[in-house]
Amino acid sequence: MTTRTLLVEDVGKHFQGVAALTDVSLDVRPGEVLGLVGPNGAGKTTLVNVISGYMPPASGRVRLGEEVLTGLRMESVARRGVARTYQHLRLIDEMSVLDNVLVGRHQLFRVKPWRIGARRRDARAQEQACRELLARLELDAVADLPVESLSYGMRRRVEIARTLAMEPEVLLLDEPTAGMTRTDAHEIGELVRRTSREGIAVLLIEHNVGLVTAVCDRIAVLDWGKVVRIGTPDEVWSDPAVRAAYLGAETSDAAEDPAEVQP
Ligand SMILES: Nc1ncnc2c1ncn2[C@@H]1O[C@H](COP(=O)(O)OP(=O)(O)OP(=O)(O)O)[C@@H](O)[C@H]1O
Repeated sequence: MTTRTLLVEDVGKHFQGVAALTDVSLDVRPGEVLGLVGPNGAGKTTLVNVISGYMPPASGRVRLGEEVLTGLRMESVARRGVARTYQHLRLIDEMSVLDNVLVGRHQLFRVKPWRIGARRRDARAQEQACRELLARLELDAVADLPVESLSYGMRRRVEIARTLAMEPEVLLLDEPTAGMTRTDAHEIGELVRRTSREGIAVLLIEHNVGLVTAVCDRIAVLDWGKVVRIGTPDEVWSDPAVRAAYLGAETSDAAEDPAEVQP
């Protein structure tokens, strides 16, 4: 697999005159997990929205290696190798796990799901690829079950599987452990680590400081739409500016034991 670095360069974004992002620059390198943290309203989801083509930036640009992504629609960004999940699950509940993952796969190959019948040979190859992916994510036992029959934690896993079916170079995860039990969150942490070891660059928005510390190679801290600090977990958490940004809303998360998740 070719591996390119995702580059965010001086990105700005505002809503009705309110700055959500101001001159944000960072990179996500192949094989690394970059955590994106910050208090509520810091601009984390807005940044993922801009990177994924969900909304254009007001200034700056996003590149995958030399390829400029700014200005492309979401589907085009995804086909070029940058795939994302959402804070709120976007699965089709009544469809099977396998079919949900096939939908992700079809976005990659531009084959419309309703044309599968006309392309049986290709469909078989795609199904095989998706079953292999589900086995890698330990979801093979539930491949043929409807998504609605699964636990919340398992559905979150399926959402990640659906995104990985697009064979991304960069994976953007927007709070993949939101609302999860500790055990499920731990398993997602392991899955994120394994994914990065395959060479994929992962940007992880995560409120659980313990999980971020255990899973990420580097962490970028946003506050009021600006990057306060980027560095290793040790560098970041020992920075007084980061501590200041975190005083208040995040203190309960920050109090969790960083050793609780150790993939
Ligand atoms: N579509 C929108 N229209 C208007 N304002 C928006 C929009 N999206 C985000 N904002 C504002 O931009 C700022 C950044 O929001 P964003 O959702 O990116 O923060 P966040 O760090 O992801 O927060 P959280 O941790 O709560 O999800 C906030 O002030 C928010 O109210």
